[in-house]
Amino acid sequence: MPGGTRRPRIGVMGGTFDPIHHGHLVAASEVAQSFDLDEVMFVPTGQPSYKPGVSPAEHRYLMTVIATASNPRFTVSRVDIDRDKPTYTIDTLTDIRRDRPDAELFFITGADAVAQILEWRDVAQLWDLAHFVAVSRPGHVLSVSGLPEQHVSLLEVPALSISSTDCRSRVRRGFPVWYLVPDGVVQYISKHHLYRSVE
Ligand SMILES: Nc1ncnc2c1ncn2[C@@H]1O[C@H](COP(=O)(O)OP(=O)(O)OP(=O)(O)O)[C@@H](O)[C@H]1O
Ligand SMILES: O=C(O)c1ccc[n+]([C@@H]2O[C@H](COP(=O)([O-])O)[C@@H](O)[C@H]2O)c1
Repeated sequence: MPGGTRRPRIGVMGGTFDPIHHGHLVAASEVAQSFDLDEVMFVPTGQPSYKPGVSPAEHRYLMTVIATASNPRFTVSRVDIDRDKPTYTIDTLTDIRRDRPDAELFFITGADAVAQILEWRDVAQLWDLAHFVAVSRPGHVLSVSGLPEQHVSLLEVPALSISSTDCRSRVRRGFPVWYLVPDGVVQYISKHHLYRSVE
């Protein structure tokens, strides 16, 4: 590269984060280490058309801010929650590229999400916007068959058998979520009475 300048390397971790949990944070941290990322940008989805009934975006955004605040490399983006239409990754990556044209982007996705990727909107255009990193997740087979090899990498990360669905269910049933989600998120859920009623 001219002058030896290194382009910033930014991980993009999209998710519903309802709520964010330690599985998300460990995945982001591991990808940051393995891919020498300067930043991991967490991007809470707007109202995803394929997941009805998710919590209001502002709650999910604030929990994501609380969960990532202590890591100097973690940031949170509002691009998806501020866009007034359903969230698609093609729009997420297009907006981030517009804001950070100098950066190399790495989209981080779990084994369950990557298995669906060929059904994502405008999938053929996604590969030019970011390199995709698919991370392992307990209960899901990590496979990228059918995906373009040069645009997708696989990474084994420490197995944390945590899901947002299970966290919501535990809160609803009166079970603790301490140590499954960051302490501040436990307190935020309690303060705002999230997940108390049947979805
Ligand atoms: N425990 C985990 N280990 C690795 N990746 C994970 C884990 N949990 C979620 N991910 C990945 O993080 C991204 C965002 O996930 P999401 O916010 O939907 O969480 P979730 O736990 O899958 O939620 P839900 O149970 O509500 O479907 C997805 O790419 C998902 O595959
Ligand atoms: O673009 C799409 O068609 C698409 C379909 C499903 C999921 N995604 C993205 O995948 C990420 C994880 O989604 P989810 O539902 O597992 O939280 C999030 O950033 C979503 O916007 C994207």
